[in-house]
Amino acid sequence: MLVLKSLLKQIISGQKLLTVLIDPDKMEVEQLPTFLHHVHQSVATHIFLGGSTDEASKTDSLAKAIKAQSHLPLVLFPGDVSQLTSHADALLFLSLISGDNAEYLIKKQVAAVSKLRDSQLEVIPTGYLLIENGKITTVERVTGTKPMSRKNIQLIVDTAKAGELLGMKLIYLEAGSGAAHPISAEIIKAVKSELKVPLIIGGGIKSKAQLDAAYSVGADIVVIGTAFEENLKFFNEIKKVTSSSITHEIINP
Ligand SMILES: CC(C)=CCC/C(C)=C/CC/C(C)=C/CC/C(C)=C/COP(=O)(O)OP(=O)(O)O
Ligand SMILES: O=P(O)(O)OC[C@@H](O)CO
Ligand SMILES: [Mg+2]
Repeated sequence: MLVLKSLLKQIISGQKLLTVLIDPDKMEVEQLPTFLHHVHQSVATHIFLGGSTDEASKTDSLAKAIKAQSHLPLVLFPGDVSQLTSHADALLFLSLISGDNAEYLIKKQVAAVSKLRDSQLEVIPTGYLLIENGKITTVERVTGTKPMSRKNIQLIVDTAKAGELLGMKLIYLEAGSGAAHPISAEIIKAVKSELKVPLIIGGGIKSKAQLDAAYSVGADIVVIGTAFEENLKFFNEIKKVTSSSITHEIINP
């Protein structure tokens, strides 16, 4: 089934989705077997692959290797046209609607068309909003746009809603990778209350408590990258509960 259709089904049935972000600048093909082993033991439902930059042009080889080693849907989350590859299931066709840089609003999308024309990738139009989080992040630096003020919640809501009205199928509120403050509960709640399309939240989420808090106020999909990159043990904190793991917990409390 197509990625968007199946995630809509999962969300409607009450499931909360968790995406592991693999940044090509932070991952080697050789590290994938161990990393994916942990991913598969966790509650992660999707893998996103992408970065603000891909310095060594590794996206293509990483995508091929991930597809060979994982059953999870692989979705491209590209910072640039150069990160397009056919070795994925779907593509977040991002437009950075929080900023006023035409390059990231429409020009990169136009440049992508010739690469997408004969491709089988499922293209998912996605409104991408960068929200200030207490420090300058790579997305801000690379795009040369100012993040939206976390205090102007009405403007964030209106911008997200404008994205939906333009036909975007997903809205992604981004605090930026390694953000000091993840997107606040107040912002998530306010945006969710006006949206019909699924809401993705990412940036700076480093604990199970922050993950659950984001879900409890309306996030449909949460994206986590840095917490997994820095500590594989974080996967244990969000492990799948299976009957064998319950038995293990009883024997080894
Ligand atoms: C449609 C196509 C082909 C491209 C879209 C181009 C746009 C609009 C991109 C939005 C802006 C952008 C640069 C997004 C990248 C988001 C991303 C994958 C971030 C991952 O984290 P990093 O920003 O690489 O964090 P680090 O600082 O940890 O490297
Ligand atoms: O690396 P972290 O802080 O988890 O952020 C994930 C993602 O939203 C960045 O684009
Ligand atoms: Mg990066």
